[in-house]
Amino acid sequence: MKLFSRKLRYAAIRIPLIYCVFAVLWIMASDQTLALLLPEAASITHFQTLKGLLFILLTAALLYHLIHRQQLLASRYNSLTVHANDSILLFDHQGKLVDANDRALRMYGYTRDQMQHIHARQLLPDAASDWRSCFLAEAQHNGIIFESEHKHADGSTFSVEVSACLLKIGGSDYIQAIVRDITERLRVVEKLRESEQLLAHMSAIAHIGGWEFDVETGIGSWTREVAHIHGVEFKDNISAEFGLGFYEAESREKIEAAIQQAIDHGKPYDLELELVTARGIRKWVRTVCTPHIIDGRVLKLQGSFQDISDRKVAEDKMRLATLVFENSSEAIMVVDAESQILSVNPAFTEMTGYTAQEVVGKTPKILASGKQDRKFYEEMWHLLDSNGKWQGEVWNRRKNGESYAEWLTIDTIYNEHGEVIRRVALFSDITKNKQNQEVIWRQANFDQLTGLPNRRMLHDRLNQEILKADRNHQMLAVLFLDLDRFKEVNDTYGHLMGDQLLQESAHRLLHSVRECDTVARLGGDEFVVILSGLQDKDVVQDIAQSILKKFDTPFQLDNDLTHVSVSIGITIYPEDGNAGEVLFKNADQAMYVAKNNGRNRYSYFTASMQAHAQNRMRLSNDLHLALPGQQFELYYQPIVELATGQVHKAEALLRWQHPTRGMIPPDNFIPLAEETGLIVDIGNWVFYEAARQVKRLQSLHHASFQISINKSPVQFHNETHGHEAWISFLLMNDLPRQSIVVEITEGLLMHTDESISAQLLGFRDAGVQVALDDFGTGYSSLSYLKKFDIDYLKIDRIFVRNLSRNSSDMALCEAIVMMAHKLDIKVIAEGIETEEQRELLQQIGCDFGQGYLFSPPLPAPAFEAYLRP
Ligand SMILES: Nc1nc2c(ncn2[C@@H]2O[C@@H]3COP(=O)(O)O[C@H]4[C@@H](O)[C@H](n5cnc6c(=O)[nH]c(N)nc65)O[C@@H]4COP(=O)(O)O[C@H]3[C@H]2O)c(=O)[nH]1
Repeated sequence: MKLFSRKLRYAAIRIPLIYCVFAVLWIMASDQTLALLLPEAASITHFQTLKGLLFILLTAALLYHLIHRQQLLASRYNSLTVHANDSILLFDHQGKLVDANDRALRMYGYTRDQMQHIHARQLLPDAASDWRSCFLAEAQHNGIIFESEHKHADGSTFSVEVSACLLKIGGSDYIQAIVRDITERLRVVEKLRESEQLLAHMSAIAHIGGWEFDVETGIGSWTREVAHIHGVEFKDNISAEFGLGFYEAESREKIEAAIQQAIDHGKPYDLELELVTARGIRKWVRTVCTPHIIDGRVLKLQGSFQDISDRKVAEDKMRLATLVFENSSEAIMVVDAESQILSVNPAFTEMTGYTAQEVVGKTPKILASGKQDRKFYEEMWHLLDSNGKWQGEVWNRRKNGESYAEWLTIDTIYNEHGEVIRRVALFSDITKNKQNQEVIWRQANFDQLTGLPNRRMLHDRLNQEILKADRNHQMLAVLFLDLDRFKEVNDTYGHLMGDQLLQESAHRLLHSVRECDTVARLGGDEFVVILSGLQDKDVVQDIAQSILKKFDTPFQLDNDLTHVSVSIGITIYPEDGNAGEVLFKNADQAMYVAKNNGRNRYSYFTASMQAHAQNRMRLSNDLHLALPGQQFELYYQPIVELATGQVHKAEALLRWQHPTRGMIPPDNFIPLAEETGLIVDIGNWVFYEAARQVKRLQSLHHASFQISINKSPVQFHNETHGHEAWISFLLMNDLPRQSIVVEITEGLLMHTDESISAQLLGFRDAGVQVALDDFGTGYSSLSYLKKFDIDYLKIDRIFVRNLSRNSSDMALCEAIVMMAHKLDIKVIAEGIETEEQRELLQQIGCDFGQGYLFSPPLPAPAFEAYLRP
């Protein structure tokens, strides 16, 4: 362009100059030459004309040559601007458009005529204020290239690249701007940038990047993602050593060997390795390498690099899941949404007998046992459909036809649209457990000997029956039964026969009641019958009578026939009580009434019994306050040496001075104290009080005075080391061990266990004497008397009461005394009320006597007065 413009610029000077030079040379040279060649003037004139014509011819040819050359130049210049792909615009120094090529007209959308009147400002967006800077910075003489925004004739804008420079033409300044529409280019650049961004984004998502290593220079590079995977800042160049530094020995060895193979033999590699990032995190990566070979030489290594830690974790999980599936002891079955079996594990085969081949493609119905009804499965599917889970017990059938119980857990797997794709069923064989549970349940709820419901089951049944009775507005009856004289049978015939009797009794009871009734065994010889759904109370009496009748028939025990009757206590719900416990108590009380009324009968619970029960309850509450309220007092009854009449012994007898009811005898509250356990504290109080009193009597009356105290079996059971405390107390208070005699009952000796034996022997070893109370009423064995070194036998007052010469009681008492003396045991007779009784007892050698004949039990001061001579 510069070349052309310069040629055009100088053409106007050069052509006239050439013409002038030629014309001057012609005039001077042609006239001289003509003068030399033509001496005659006439011929010169003729030749002058010819010379002038030749001059015109030559100058015309010269002019043609020069103008033609100039036209050629101008057309070449024109074609350059007209056909240029870029818009070429020429502005004068005021910004008025001077010239523009066709491309500019097309690009801006103006006609040539419109273009002639255009100012540079009109080609710029409205916001552009400085037209000059948008086409050219004034200071730039050598041209400048920049990007800008221009405006079409229709007002729309487009992006342009402007190459502009200042021109001086004919002494004036012009601005030439070559403008290129770069809208498309910018679009492509933007697209490229977007796709690069997308690639980087995808790289980051897939944790994949690329790397390159120049074998010649030993310098490598990696993408941002690869740097990110290594936990380092991105930089352009990295060394091989830097890249390898992230691997531990084993992995590093592998990758170095692979790289060496790739460099030496052009062998590609694909490795999965573990690296430790710059932040100390372990990652699994996959690096793939393709050597770049030119002329047989490996110049570069290129490859991809991916973080596959997530995949590895997933693979590990999958491996673990497979292991669990294969080795689980629970059977696993996977079905699709249509309940077709997809896979089963070995435990499934072991449990059901079906192999995978036999069940895959079939539905779980193949296992159905028919033991669950339609409703069961409907409920199961309802739950599965609503929350995807179900758990429960199912009876299924093995391939060999055997039914088995399984504990089944079903879980549902959904796809991303929430549609069911799989269901996984886990189950374990619980047949054995169920059988064991059944056994345990039976043991817990049924009496082993008779197979009847036990106490626990009875309570459940009674509560259920009460609810049922309430619902149906009916009544029910509770019958408390106790076999009469069962103990005697047991002792006489032995436990085996006793058991047989109980079994037969259960059998008879079951046959005396209706199907809907309950017969239960409470333990020992006690049974309870619940008669439910009663509209009419008379039926109770009928059934009670029917039971009594059933027991009329003697029991066959071995070769003997024996009669055992039954006493029945009856209570009615809701008349007599509204809770199970109350009904049991009522029936129990009524049964005692039946017993007391002569056995082999039934008795209804009555209001007076209820009053008695309530009285007992109140008494029991008051008893708790008696000890802290100092309401107890010890009375003392002298024990007289029959041969001499001397009194060196006494029995301490407890009295309860109730604040409102007055004096309450021990028979009324000792059983209550035993039931509530209060007897332990009360018994200790008796001991300390008696000990205090005996010390006093020893100093006041006789040095070897002795006081007996009663010790209840409950005390022995509840306070296994109580005797030690008593013995220490005697020691600490300088009381001889014989100061206190412990009176025990025959019942205690009959049911001794290790602890009771230890306590009794403990008393014996310490020198505390023991007396056996109420002797003759129980079943004491002589061997016990010897074993526990009993010191005194107390003959019960029922034998003393009817004592007369030659009476059977006389013989019995005599026998007791003789036997006791043989065992070196002294005998005390209780309840001596008459002189005759005293005399007879003395005659048979009875050692001591106690009774109203000598004195009733007295308060301590009165007793002290009694002792005074
Ligand atoms: N009919 C009649 N009765 C006579 C005669 N002489 C004495 N008695 C009574 O016979 C009972 C003798 O006491 P027990 O057999 O040990 O029988 C005692 C004993 O088993 C128990 N008991 C009394 N005090 C205590 C105690 O501190 N602890 C324990 N665990 N039981 C006690 O209460 C039972 C009754 O005691 P008590 O009512 O004091 O009744 C006393 C006494 O008052 C008599 O000639 N004729």
